[in-house]
Amino acid sequence: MDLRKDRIKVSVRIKPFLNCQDASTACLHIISKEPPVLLVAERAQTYVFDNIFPEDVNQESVYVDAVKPFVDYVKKGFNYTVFAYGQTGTGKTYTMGSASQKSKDSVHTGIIPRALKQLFEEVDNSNIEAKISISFSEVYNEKVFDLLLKNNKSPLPVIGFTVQGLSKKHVKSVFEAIELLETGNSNRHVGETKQNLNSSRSHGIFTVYYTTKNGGKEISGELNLVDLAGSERARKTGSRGNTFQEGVNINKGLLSIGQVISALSTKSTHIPYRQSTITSILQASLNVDNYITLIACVSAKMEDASETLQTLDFAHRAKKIRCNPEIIAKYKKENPGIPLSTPLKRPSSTPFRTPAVKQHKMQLLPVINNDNSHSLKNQGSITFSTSSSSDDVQQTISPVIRKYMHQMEASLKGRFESVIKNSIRPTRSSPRNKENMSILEWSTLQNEIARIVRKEMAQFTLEKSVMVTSSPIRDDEALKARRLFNNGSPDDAEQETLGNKPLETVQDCFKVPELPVGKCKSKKILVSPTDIETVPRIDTRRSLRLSLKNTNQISDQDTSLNEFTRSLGDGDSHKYNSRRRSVRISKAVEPLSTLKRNSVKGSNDSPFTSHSKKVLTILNKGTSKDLEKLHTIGCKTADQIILFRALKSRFNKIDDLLKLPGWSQKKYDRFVNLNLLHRD
Ligand SMILES: Nc1ncnc2c1ncn2[C@@H]1O[C@H](COP(=O)(O)OP(=O)(O)OP(=O)(O)O)[C@@H](O)[C@H]1O
Repeated sequence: MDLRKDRIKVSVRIKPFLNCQDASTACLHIISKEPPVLLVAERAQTYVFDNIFPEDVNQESVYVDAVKPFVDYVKKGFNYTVFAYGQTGTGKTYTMGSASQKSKDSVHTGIIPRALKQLFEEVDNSNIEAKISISFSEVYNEKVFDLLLKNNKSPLPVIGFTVQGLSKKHVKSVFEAIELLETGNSNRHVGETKQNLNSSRSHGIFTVYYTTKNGGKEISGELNLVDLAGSERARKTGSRGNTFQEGVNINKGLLSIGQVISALSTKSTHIPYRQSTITSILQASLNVDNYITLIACVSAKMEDASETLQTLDFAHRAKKIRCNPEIIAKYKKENPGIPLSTPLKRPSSTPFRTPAVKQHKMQLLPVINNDNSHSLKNQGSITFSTSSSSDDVQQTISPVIRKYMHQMEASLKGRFESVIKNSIRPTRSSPRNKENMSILEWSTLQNEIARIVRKEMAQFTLEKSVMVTSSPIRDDEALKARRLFNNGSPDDAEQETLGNKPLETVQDCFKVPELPVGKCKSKKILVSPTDIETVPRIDTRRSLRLSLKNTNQISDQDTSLNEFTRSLGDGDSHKYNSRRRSVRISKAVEPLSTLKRNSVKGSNDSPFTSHSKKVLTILNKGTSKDLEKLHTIGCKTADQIILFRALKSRFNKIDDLLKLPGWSQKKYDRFVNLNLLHRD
């Protein structure tokens, strides 16, 4: 069994727009179908899920792709849980099919009735003897109610993780089962809010108990279909009094589900099931020995962007959970009565996963087999450490990372070899001095190796943060997404820089090497591959750097970006760009006198105009590093600028900065003043 595939399945369903006006300002875009990648324009963030269902998807496709294959596990004696999560009014109840089934139009039939139909159909067709029972409960205001008992107003006690006295009704046909679903729905707490006229005010749990016999042995599985109440903001729902209190309890329950998901995804030893009623009673369902499908329902409306991001973050966390029901069942069978240790001990033939990346990083450090540099030279090769766990690690990491590691290993090997060759020079010294000489060379070598490894690691961290889980996105999909922002036509950036080059990753499709996917964690990881040669020497003394700075003047002819960045200190001497930020900035924004001296010969531009043009060039073509040299531009703003010009338009004048989301007049004024620009 392939362990790597055994994750909780996470699908996202986007609610259709009610009017076309909203559609033009959608904050969600599916930029690739295989693998399914969703772009949240608001935060320039991409997510990869098992399925992403667009607005126009029908109920049948959702069921077939997200749920149908797993219902069979219930018949094999496993537990399977489907739960719908999301903001209020995004279609959870509609998707689950826990709303009234009175509509005769089968197009709208949701997951619950379809799953019941599948179970009964297969039982009928194969003449298997199976007993199917149903329970339906709700968690309302932190209390559990039995929905199959009419007019039942008294809550059921929860002891440990079980609801006491919950009724289980035996059903013989799909019609009887759907009737119970109807009865339960009619008893469920619903209310009207500004966001949903028929808002579920409780979490609904519909459970199908399936028992059959196989060779005289009883097999029982459970199918849990959970329609969670929607997360809501009192300001948006306009809830008051009772409804407000319901909202508080709903959010509390959802928060604790989020904490359980986080704990499961990080393989924490403590899973906080007892924090709320819903997590207590879902303890048996939200567990790694169950098959789980999460359907995150989201709205693509711009005004709902923050709730949508919250739902997607939740779904993304859930995606990290690994559940291995078959392995756990095997373990329980082989070790009856022995409780499962946490984290789950896997059979020795199956490798551990968690520390894979770290271990591998360590392995990338070369082991130089020979102490004698002369023999190294003769040997001309380096052996890389391959610890006994290497194979395990190789098997458990994602293929994309593995491929990257191979490339990295090959490139490192080549680099080390050339560094070693260059550091070894024929020695004319006596045998006594020879030893000193090799020590001296070794320290240089160490510096070089440290420099290369550090850079490769930074690059690796960047690659890892950029959706390493996704395989290359198809060219046409990426272009489609890109053009979406340009009213259907290719933009300058696309034509200028991508040319005919195939688009390979999410980054490529926006031509931004440092496209921030996820939060920009620190500046040091934003290293573009081409910067590898520009790493500062570790042993360069400050005095040397400063003296080099003084020889570093702006050329009169500098107009292109490269020349300009060189004038700022980057391109001139690749080896010595580690001078302090203050020095760099003082070069970036030159004093007026220098500008006058250096203004382009024969040009009528005033020093201010030429300075503004240079800043404009940086805004339009500068890398993240270049942009950060300007006052008031930090790494996040730099990324925002890069993204803006890639997705929307270039900057024709400095004023265009005001078009950036979040740029107030005050912020713009500060930028203009501190960078000594004059207003356009
Ligand atoms: N994909 C869809 N196609 C057609 N109608 C939809 C779709 N999704 C939702 N709706 C409609 O939107 C309305 C709100 O949906 P629903 O009640 O399922 O939301 P919800 O997420 O369950 O909300 P709450 O959390 O408040 O209960 C319903 O009228 C439903 O029919």
